[in-house]
Amino acid sequence: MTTPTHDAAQRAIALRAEIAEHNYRYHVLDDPSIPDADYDALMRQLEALERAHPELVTADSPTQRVGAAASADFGKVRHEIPMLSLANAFEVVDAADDRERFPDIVDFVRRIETTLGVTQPAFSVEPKLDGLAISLRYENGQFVRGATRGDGATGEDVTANLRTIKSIPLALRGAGWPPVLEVRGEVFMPRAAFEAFNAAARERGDRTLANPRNGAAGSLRQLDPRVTAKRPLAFYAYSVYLPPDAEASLEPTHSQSLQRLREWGFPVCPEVDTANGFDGLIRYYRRIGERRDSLPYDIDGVVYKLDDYEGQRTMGFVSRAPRWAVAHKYPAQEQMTQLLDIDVQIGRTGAVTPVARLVPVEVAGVVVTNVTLHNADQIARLDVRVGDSVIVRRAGDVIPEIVRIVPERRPEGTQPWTMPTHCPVCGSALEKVQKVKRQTKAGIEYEDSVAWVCSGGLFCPAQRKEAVFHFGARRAMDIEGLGSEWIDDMVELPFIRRDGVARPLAGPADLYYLTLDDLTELRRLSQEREGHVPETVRKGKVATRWAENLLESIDRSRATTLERFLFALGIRDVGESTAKTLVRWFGGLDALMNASADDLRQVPDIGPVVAGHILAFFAEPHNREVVARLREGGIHWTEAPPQQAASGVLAGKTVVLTGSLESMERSAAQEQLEALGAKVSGSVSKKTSFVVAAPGAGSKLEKATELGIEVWDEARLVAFLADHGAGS
Ligand SMILES: NC(=O)c1ccc[n+]([C@@H]2O[C@H](COP(=O)([O-])OP(=O)(O)OC[C@H]3O[C@@H](n4cnc5c(N)ncnc54)[C@H](O)[C@@H]3O)[C@@H](O)[C@H]2O)c1
Ligand SMILES: [Zn+2]
Repeated sequence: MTTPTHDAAQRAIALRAEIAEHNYRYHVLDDPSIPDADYDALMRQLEALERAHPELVTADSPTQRVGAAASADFGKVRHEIPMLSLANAFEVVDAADDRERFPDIVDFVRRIETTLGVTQPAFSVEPKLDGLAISLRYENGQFVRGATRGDGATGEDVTANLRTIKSIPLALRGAGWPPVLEVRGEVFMPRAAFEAFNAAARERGDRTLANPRNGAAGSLRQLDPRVTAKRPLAFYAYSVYLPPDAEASLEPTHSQSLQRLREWGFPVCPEVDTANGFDGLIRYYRRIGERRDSLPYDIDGVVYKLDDYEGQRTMGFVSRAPRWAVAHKYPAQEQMTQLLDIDVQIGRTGAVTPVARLVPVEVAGVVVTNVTLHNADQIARLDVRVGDSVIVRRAGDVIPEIVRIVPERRPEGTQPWTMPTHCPVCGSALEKVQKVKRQTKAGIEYEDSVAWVCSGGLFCPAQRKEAVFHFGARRAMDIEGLGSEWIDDMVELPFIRRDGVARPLAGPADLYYLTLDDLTELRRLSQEREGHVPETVRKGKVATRWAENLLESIDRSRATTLERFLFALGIRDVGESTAKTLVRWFGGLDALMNASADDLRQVPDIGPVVAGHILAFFAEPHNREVVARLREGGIHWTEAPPQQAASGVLAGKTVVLTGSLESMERSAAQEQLEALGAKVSGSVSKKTSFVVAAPGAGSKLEKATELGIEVWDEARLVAFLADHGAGS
């Protein structure tokens, strides 16, 4: 049988072990697995337990200690004056007024008032920067040593790393400083620097920093100062001591001391202020809280410090924190929640974005239910899976994101996520976007980029607006009067009535089947949507004129060219000039639609990536249907016979290769030049257009120079071939 005390003892042991593990991960490894809010909740449970059972308090309880022991990787520094923590104040939700809402602050102020026999005491009020505390020692005005907090008594010697932070003065300015000075403050990573660092890391495919605090701690606690020097760290000072006598002070008040620090060249947070009594503190809390998102650094609260040093000495300390100061926390910027599913969203140009669906969670005052996962690579990097516990961060005006998963909480049987094969909106195949990786002897090498797209551009409802807009554009089908405002209404309002059903425009093909009645209805619906009562009078003539004009310009667009039509289809990477090349080569649309990969490879100027897009486009039955409907709707053009010979950028040119090419076989070079329309000849004459001279070139090069013929080196040839899509 167990007694309540026995249970409590067991619970305390379990909590201590759990908290110790989190302390180690947070303070030593700079790699916490749970958000601060959850850690704080564990600490509060332990505190409550120890309050109820004081006999359970042990000397090594996390409630009695600061941080974690210094890492053995660094030299140790004993703090002459201990570096303490701060008591935390939390908010009571559903409170009737501020005194009920912030009972910890009420107690804090009241204890000072009764102990000191004062009313409305003055406080120094400061943002609580989310970085890590350091202590800087100055002797005779020179920076001599800097240390982390460690367990409060002993920290880690990080002097060399601190020297790389530009805002830490190496020598003091002005005069009047005492021979020994110990300045404390926070090393932090400004938010913009953090975002830029992560963007670059993502680009390189490197691991990103989870948040600016971990970034600052991890960067400062590097064994190699050169690594620290590359990290964008900053520093603000927030207190000063005159060792060895912690009682001695520069000035009578803390705020005056901060002023002295400024004069000596220390950066002090510009938001630091003074305030009086409970109401003054809460005003400051709200003022900074409103600006929290727009501050250039992360803060997790504000700190109130009794300004008068004499009063501070009277108040004294509890085990791990002063009684004259308190940290008033804001809602946490990181929370843990569960990932329910990963959906993909299709953007208006077909770009695929995976989005995490979450169990709703409040992060820094906002309920978050969906967050973008950017791309498939990001998902792989985080190794985030459906069912995982994830940590969501929302700081500043940066959109919320998943910064890490909690591996310990992963349920059994989860699977790595894979990109769906088909668009969830239209069912067309999703394809991976390719980009040029590098050029080698064998030609251009492509690699998968992180991006995916829906191949149903013409048909996909998600891409409808963009598709219709592009289709009607001046350089495409040139449908005058088809502005984007009308397109918005067309794809959103059910104005097309057929067989008793009304529906919006499904895509460009529908344009060619519109009637006067449809457009009149569109106009009525869009006026209704904007809240105007449709006026019969105004509706009459003007509306009819508008509708007639639009129908006329649609009709005019029916007689077009195949080039325009191809461009209008919006096949990825098929711009006007590619459309021209394709038409010249294939002559007619059917030949192009039925072209194989091999056929497309023959076309000069069409690289394998574009060829792939063309194949994918016409392989999609939806797209073929749309093309057929467009033709049935009256779009027509005249076709010319294919001109496959002597086309290409080098058509009519005679090229001579000499010397031995280093980056490719001569036969490959010849093949590629011929594919671009060139005639490759063995001897130089006046008719030669240019000579490619590789290393070892001899008489042919001399002859070319003699005749004044253009000479290319190998690099130029390689670049040219690459530019013109020859190669693989
Ligand atoms: N997620 C985890 O696993 C985990 C584990 C351990 C600790 N933590 C977090 O660490 C914190 C607890 O650590 P703590 O003991 O350092 O307490 P604390 O961070 O809440 O408060 C003390 C610290 O505040 C900082 N500070 C910022 N601005 C200041 C200012 N103007 N004046 C004075 N100090 C200022 C200093 O670095 C100081 O050391 C909590 O936020 C806790 O959630 C999280
Ligand atoms: Zn789609």
